[in-house]
Amino acid sequence: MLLDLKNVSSYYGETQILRNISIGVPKGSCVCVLGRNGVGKTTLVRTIMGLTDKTEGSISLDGSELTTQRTDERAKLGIGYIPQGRQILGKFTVRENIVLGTFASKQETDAIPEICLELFPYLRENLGRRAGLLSGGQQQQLAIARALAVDPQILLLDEPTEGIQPNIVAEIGETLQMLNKKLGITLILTEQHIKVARKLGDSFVMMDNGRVVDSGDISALTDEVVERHMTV
Ligand SMILES: Nc1ncnc2c1ncn2[C@@H]1O[C@H](COP(=O)(O)OP(=O)(O)OP(=O)(O)O)[C@@H](O)[C@H]1O
Repeated sequence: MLLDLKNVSSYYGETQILRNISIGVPKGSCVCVLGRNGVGKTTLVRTIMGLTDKTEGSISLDGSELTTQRTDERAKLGIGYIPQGRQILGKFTVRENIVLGTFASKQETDAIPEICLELFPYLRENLGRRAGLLSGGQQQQLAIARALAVDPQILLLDEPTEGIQPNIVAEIGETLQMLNKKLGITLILTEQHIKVARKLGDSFVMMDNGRVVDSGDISALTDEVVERHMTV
């Protein structure tokens, strides 16, 4: 497994959110994390990045333990993170937002890696534009480009299609599929759109109340499973 979570529990202050989560992520795969609002999906990706207050259990990347590493060290080991809401700095330019990503990289330069722009012609042509002027879909491209600046072996994407116009959702899906299948970047994404999960995912993890309640090959993500765990 490239990323291996074993019996992971996670806390905000004294409040336990994740309970004994075990997930194995094979190299090159795409794992979709699903579940209703508030079940702990965001907390799961934040836990992998070391952004919660306390973690128990083990999280290893390529065999090395991550839980003792700081967030910036985890980024340097090749974990890219695209937070919920994208967290683009609207008053900064497209270029400045991507350069921010290079600060988290193990490389010593703040030059923008070619790949960040190769994938997104719009960004290449609008490097001097204020990021706040971009559409939701363009901002998501920017968030992906910024995360690619750490030269990630694995990307964590928290609801990448949230708040994106329906006609752009498929486009984001195609970009992610390309990163996964053509560039071999392992993906973990939390997703509300079942259609996107089924198209991109090799496997799924269904969460409820801080636990994994179902998981398996994406072909096992039947309508019945979705209905049981995701309808409100
Ligand atoms: N900073 C925090 N401090 C305390 N509790 C938090 C904090 N962030 C989230 N929680 C709680 O943790 C639980 C899980 O939240 P989380 O955001 O991980 O769920 P989610 O499945 O990602 O939901 P959503 O789809 O709404 O983002 C919720 O009960 C939430 O209230």
